[in-house]
Amino acid sequence: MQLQFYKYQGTGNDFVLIDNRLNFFPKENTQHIAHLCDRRFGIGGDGLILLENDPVTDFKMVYYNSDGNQSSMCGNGGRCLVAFAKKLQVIENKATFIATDGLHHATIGDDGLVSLQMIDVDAVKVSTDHVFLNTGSPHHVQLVDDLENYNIKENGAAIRYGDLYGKAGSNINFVKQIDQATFSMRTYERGVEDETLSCGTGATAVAIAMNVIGKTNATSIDLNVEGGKLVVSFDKGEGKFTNVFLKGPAEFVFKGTIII
Ligand SMILES: N[C@H](CCC[C@H](N)C(=O)O)C(=O)O
Repeated sequence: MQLQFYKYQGTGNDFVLIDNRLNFFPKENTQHIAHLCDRRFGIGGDGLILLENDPVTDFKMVYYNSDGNQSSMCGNGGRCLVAFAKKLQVIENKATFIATDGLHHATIGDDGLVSLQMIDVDAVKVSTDHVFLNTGSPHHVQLVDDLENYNIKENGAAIRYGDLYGKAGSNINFVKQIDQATFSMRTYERGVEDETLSCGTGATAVAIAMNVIGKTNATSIDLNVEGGKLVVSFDKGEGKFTNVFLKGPAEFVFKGTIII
């Protein structure tokens, strides 16, 4: 069967996107999804995302990591899916969609940047050398001195597979402060099992974590990721973060067909 796919990337976090409103995609075939994400034998991507019909919202998001397993929320993927929905004329410049962590609202600005509302965050666990929180996906956040030369894959995998996070694991983010409201970060992503050029739920986690531990009082924070720049903003209440938004580019790269 011929499968039409669209390739999108959001600050270098790249995805295979498929219009599955007719529900033909073989979702149970983990190996097949991993094959489509393979950068040599397949299309290539950090993940694969299905756009599906939903009775109440504009569409439903189904997310798979490049290991072929369905996973938790993907912030950059969600932003790319909104841009894809516009290309398919499912929406204009506003979207409400359902994902594994609930309802999301998003807007596409005049500058083409996609702003995605993330879930509220009210459980932030601060330890001596790291912070842990869930922004739709689990994230370990840790400050490091020499971020540029830090071995992300080795050090990220050690924590992800270590005692801290058990079988479920976590995404691992390493951070350096640049100025009062700017941080640079690099992420080891669970389910990709490597460094990705950007992680949307990770950027959201870093911004909130840096505010919680007092590195910044800002509620709009710039995150320099390997693949570009993301902006995270939020309202800070009594130990709760609401109106959390992740904003950045989400760009169409190419489309094609592949035999599945
Ligand atoms: N690898 C993550 C999901 C994708 C997160 C990332 N691509 C993002 O933009 O949020 C996990 O399994 O928890």
